[in-house]
Amino acid sequence: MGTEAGKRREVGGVPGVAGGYQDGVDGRSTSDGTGGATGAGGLREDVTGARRIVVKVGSSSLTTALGGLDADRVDALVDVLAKAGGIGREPSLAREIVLVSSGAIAAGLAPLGLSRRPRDLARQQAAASVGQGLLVARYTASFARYGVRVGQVLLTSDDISRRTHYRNAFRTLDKLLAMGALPIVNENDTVATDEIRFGDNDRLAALVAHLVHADLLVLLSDVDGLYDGDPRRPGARRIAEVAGPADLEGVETGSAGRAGVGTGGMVTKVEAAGIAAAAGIPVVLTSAVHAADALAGRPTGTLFRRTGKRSADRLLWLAHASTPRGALRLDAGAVRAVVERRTSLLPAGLTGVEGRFTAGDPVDLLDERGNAVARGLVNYDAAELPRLLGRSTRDLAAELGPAYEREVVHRDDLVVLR
Ligand SMILES: Nc1ncnc2c1ncn2[C@@H]1O[C@H](COP(=O)(O)OP(=O)(O)O)[C@@H](O)[C@H]1O
Ligand SMILES: N[C@@H](CCC(=O)OP(=O)(O)O)C(=O)O
Repeated sequence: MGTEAGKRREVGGVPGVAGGYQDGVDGRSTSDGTGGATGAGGLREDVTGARRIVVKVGSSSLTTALGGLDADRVDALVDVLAKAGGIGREPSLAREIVLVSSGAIAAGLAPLGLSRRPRDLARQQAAASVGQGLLVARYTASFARYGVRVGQVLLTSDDISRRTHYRNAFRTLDKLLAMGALPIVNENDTVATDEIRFGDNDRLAALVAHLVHADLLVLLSDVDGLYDGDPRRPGARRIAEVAGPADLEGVETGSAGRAGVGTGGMVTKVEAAGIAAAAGIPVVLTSAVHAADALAGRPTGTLFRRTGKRSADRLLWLAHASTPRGALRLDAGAVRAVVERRTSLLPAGLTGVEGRFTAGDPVDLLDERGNAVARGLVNYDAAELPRLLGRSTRDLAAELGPAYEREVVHRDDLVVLR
């Protein structure tokens, strides 16, 4: 890619960046050296079989070094997505694509006279407000070349952990796809405050992939895969396949490449890939310039194989996207009941309450040592709980009325943290 980092990588002679994909791939790749279970023509079956795909693209792949939208790069990405989505193909061969696009803040910098990403939230929000409009306008025009409509979907992580919002987000995305439109998702940066901020679109993309029941997640960045260390370091080697967490031992993941544009660097991508893989969704991590190859199933970048099965939907968001508003302290019996037997949390097992929250907020459940063992949506306001501590629901109902028979956290709203 035409970035400074990319040029340095090529000049530095890191194998596998500019040329053939087999070179420089280290021993973690599969024995066939192609980085995944392959079918006809050496293509990855995890990719060729995928019908619904979430593609996430980072700011560094959409913007110029000076901080503004790079229209040519947006068009190039749209060309690839239109082709991969099967525009003009048999409907049975078409694939549904949800695009999670970063770039709002970066796209808003130059128009607001800013030369780099501001540190303060207020100016980031102002930049996002200007940039998101420009970004979606560009996507709208670019996809229109293929007769494809786009729909903007701005998500706030904390909201989506709640049941009704979660269902609503799923319904909207599903309906957009059913109507032939391509959803373009970003965090609602303009309204997100520090407390409820997601701040990292890699994780957002993993959770969106889970939300829409995607078969595949593709993370596009300015680097062509996961390396065993800083890819700008001579001798760094690309990892073709990650079969599970053990394959990540010893891998050094650093922060963002191009100063002032990307946010999480490789750390958030590896975390996101881990979340998706554990939720049963394989992930391909590669650069935007290799997007066409990646979506065609060619063995480019790094494939993270699925490591788990799909879990109950909304709880993944609760575990990975919500910000707890307080904490509940549990006695040992309640910890066992919640963690081992997966029961609801009742007032009898509560020993303390921390923070200010209202019914419906996410809270952490702490063991006797203060470690968070689970997270759940609480059914009471913080102010109501102190007088309920350690008491049986039967006593409470007799004294205060039948409303007090309810659980503090219902097991359907509770996720055990590993
Ligand atoms: N082990 C690693 N493998 C690959 N890239 C890495 C690694 N460690 C750090 N990086 C850096 O992560 C950067 C990508 O992250 P980031 O800039 O946040 O991208 P994006 O804007 O696409 O989300 C790369 O440019 C690279 O310099
Ligand atoms: N929501 C922010 C992007 C946050 C983010 O994760 O950025 P990146 O590391 O470039 O994927 C924006 O649109 O600017």
